[in-house]
Amino acid sequence: MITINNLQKNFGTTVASSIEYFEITDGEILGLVGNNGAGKTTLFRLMLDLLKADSGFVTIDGINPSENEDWKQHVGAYIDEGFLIDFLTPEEYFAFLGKVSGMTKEQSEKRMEDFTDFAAGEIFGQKKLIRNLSAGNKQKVGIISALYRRPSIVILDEPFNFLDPSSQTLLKHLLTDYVAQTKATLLISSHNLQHTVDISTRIALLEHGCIIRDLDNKNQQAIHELDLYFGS
Ligand SMILES: Nc1ncnc2c1ncn2[C@@H]1O[C@H](COP(=O)(O)OP(=O)(O)OP(=O)(O)O)[C@@H](O)[C@H]1O
Repeated sequence: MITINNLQKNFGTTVASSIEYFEITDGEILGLVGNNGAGKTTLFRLMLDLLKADSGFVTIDGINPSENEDWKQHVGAYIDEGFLIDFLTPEEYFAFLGKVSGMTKEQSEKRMEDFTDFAAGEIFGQKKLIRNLSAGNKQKVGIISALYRRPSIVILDEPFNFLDPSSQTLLKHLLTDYVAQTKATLLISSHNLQHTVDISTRIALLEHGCIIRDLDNKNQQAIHELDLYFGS
């Protein structure tokens, strides 16, 4: 379970995060939506201990990520290109991830096969460094890297960005299949309301760093409230 407790992060006079209490239970697919600058990325960065809160804290399975490194064993995340080792090829990068998480070479190669469809023949076997991949293919490498070690918590910031329409559809299947198989908790942010509604069980709407709506989306019913809010 993830909890957010009196979390506050300001940049000068900008309130980037201000959340009194929020709980994300195991197995939920939480979609985070909100206009530009609403605080989605900031919240993920605070959760992953990439930013220091002004006050308050997050817990991941009871651990405050800023106090202990153990949570890194079961959390996979992709926020931006800074998560990649871009002077490696995708195969080298995934082999590295497999190695540091204790997989054998064979297990790691087998894991890569799980992502063949999503990679669409453009990531594996290309002999290209990650830095030379297109924006969409880099994004795919980042998403695969977040899922690679089969973590029980996955955090993806705007995963649909840069992906072509068929890859966006494949990604929705990849993520929902992953959660169905592993019972993982998945947190995604997105500006694509339809994709978010299609896969999320719950949707949090952010405005000026605050969660202003907490929407049950088990039957995709959140779309009506989101359409009203975003005026679409
Ligand atoms: N390092 C920083 N320095 C100053 N201001 C920042 C910094 N990081 C974020 N902010 C500000 O905090 C607010 C929240 O930004 P954040 O990137 O979390 O929003 P977002 O919801 O992810 O936006 P978008 O949808 O545009 O990606 C914005 O006003 C942003 O300008």
